Formats: sequence, C-alpha cells, structure tokens
Amino acid sequence: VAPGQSSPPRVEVSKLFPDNAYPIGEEVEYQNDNAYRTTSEEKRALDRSNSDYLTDYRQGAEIHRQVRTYARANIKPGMSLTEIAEMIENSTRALTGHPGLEEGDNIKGGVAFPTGLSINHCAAHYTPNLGNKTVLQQSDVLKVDFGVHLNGYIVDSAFTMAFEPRFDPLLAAVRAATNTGIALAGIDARMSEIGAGIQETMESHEIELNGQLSPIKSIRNLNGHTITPYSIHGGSSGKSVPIVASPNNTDRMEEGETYAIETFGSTGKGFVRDDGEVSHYARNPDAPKNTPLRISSAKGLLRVIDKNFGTLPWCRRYLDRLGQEKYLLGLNCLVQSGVVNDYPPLVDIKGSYTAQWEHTILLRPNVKEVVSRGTDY
Ligand SMILES: COc1ccc(Cn2nnc3c2[C@](C)(O)CC[C@@H]3OC(=O)NC(C)C)cc1
Ligand SMILES: [Co+2]
Repeated sequence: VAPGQSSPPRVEVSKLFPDNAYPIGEEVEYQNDNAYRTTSEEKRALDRSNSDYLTDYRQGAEIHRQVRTYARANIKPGMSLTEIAEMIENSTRALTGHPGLEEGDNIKGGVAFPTGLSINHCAAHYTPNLGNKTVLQQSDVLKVDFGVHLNGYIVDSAFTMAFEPRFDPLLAAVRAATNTGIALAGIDARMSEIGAGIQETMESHEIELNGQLSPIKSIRNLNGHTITPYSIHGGSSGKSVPIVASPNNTDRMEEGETYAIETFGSTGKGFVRDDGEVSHYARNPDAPKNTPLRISSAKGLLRVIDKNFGTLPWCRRYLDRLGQEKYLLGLNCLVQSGVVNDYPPLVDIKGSYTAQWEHTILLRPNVKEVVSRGTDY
C-alpha cells in the first residue's frame, strides 16, 4: 500500500503529494535522428512550459497505479463483475476527489470511461449493466481496462488477469507485444512499422490449451489510439496505432501527442465483431447541433449526459447512479438520431481467449514518457 494510502484506497492522492511532485513515469530517450532532443535546450524549454499538463497526467497515473494495485490484489473468482467495477470506480472517485455526483464534477476529474471487464473471447467494451449477475470464474481470462482523468487529461491503462497458470503464455505474449509497441513508438515513428513489430512479437508466441498448440494472433481490427483532452479516441481527427502489419500508410507519430499503446492477442480468429447487450456510449462530437429529438425524455437525458460526461465515454450504470430511471427509450432515440454513439462488446469466436495490456505514453519534446508505467507492469 502506498505511503499514506488506505486499503481499500480512499485517501485523495493530491493530499499525499503536497507540492504536486507526482512520480515521473518511465522516461525513454529518443533515438537516431531524434537523439538531439535529449539535450536540445529549445526542446527542454518547450517541455518545461507544459508543467500543468504533466502534473495532471502524472497525478492521474499515480491514481491509476494505486487503484490497480488494490484491484490486482483483491479481484478474485466468485466476485460479481458489478462488485469489481464498483471497487475500481469508487477508488478512482475517492483518489481524484471527484465523486461525480454533482453536475459538472466528473468533467473536472474522476472516472474517464467505463471500467472494461471483458472476459475470455470478449476483448473490449464490456462492463456490467444494472441487474447483471455475472460472477468471475476461476477459469476466466479478465481484461481490466480503466481510465483516470484530471481536467480531461486521460490516463488509459489496462491489464489482464487469469487464475489458471495455463493462460500465462497468452498473457506473456500480449505483454511483450505491448512493450514492443511502446519501444517502437516515438516522434516520427511510422504507424505501419509499429504494427508490424507488434505483430511479429505477438505471433512469435504460442500456447498449449487442451493438449493442442495454438498460435497467438494479434487482433487485426483493434488498435491503439491518440488521446486528446476529453477525447479517448483523439477526436474525429484521432490517429490509430495498428497492431498488425498494415499497408504502408504514411501516418507518423508527432511531437506533443499522447497515445494509448494497447495490444490484444487471441487464440481465436484474431478478429472481433460487435455482439451482445450494449453498455458503453459516448456523445458523437460530430453530431449537428440541435438535432430534432422525437422523444421528449431524450431531451432531458441528453442534458444529463452533456452536463456530467461531455465527450467522455460513459455506461448505463453511470446513469443509474445519477438517479436516471426508465431511460432506455430516450437513450435508443439518441443513438438512432446519431447524437450518441453506442459501442457494443467486441468479441472473437466463442471458446477463444483474448488478452490485453495497455499504457499511456507522452511524446514530450525532449523525451518519451510511459506515464502509466508501474512496478507491476
Ligand atoms: C465508448 O467507450 C469507450 C471506452 C474506451 C475507448 C478507448 N478505445 N478506443 N478504441 C478502442 C478502445 C478500447 C476500449 O481501449 C478497446 C480497443 C478499441 O480499439 C478499436 O480499434 N476499436 C474499434 C475501432 C474496433 C473507446 C470507447
Ligand atoms: Co484502454
């Protein structure tokens, strides 16, 4: 337990670092043509001018580490997914000092997006809705993907948990692939080269399950992504980081950008599709203003969404928590009219197993900082 922190974590982290001197993430120097940045006085001065953004990111990262340390020690088979989600969300709200119950509070800081708790062949975008009775099983492979934000600076980091050693090769393959992606990332790095490197690492691993040797595939239609303030996708102009070799697209990473470097491995097809009940939603930032809404309850619901989440992703449980009831008709109207996007669970084939590891990196002018790095992963 971090000095001064309780178990479960409930002490606001800003009180543990009175002079705002949060731990710096893992700093990796740029190489080759960008090696000059390490000592360039111009680049170092530019970096020093970003102190507020760095402080917010590092506070968010420290909160992420303290929450996940408790979660990784206390998530056990037999717990309901709802219990696990609330463990993580209540800790995040306490440590950021933003319970998110008063209008606008969650815009200042707190939970950045729904706590992903995707299991086995489900790779992403799953979190329980009200009444979900699912209980974590001993044989499950659980992806825990959660985000913390301060003033819209989002730390997006994820890890995988399994309780049976037979899955260790899958978790190790994806963890190595994510670290390859982090190593290859940098200013001027080409997205296509990063994707190829990730896939090479991922597919150099295999796993024996039920007496059969299976290759581990990179999930070709999932990717890492840019992160911008209040936008987990980097907005409509967001860039993607492929996790497979892709056509030599010319997209490159640039100075000052923030990336979620995440890779997904699978023992199935290595391809996900939408399936199952939706829990994840986000305001469509490109929706035309004042789209006519036919259902009157939709107008009030949209106001609650705009006031409490803005462009941050949210889930049905967050509406329940704000006291909203019988909102499904209005919600479906907002989705149908394109004002809100829905994000169904993303699944590979039944019987397959998927794993994920993710970090947030900052392409600072003089150094690459893996801000969410911890001693755990
Ligand atoms: C609506 O709630 C959310 C919550 C988190 C995110 C963050 N994210 N953005 N893109 C992705 C993600 C996840 C949740 O990390 C999982 C991988 C996914 O990558 C991807 O390729 N997705 C499609 C293009 C197939 C997005 C929305
Ligand atoms: Co994520």
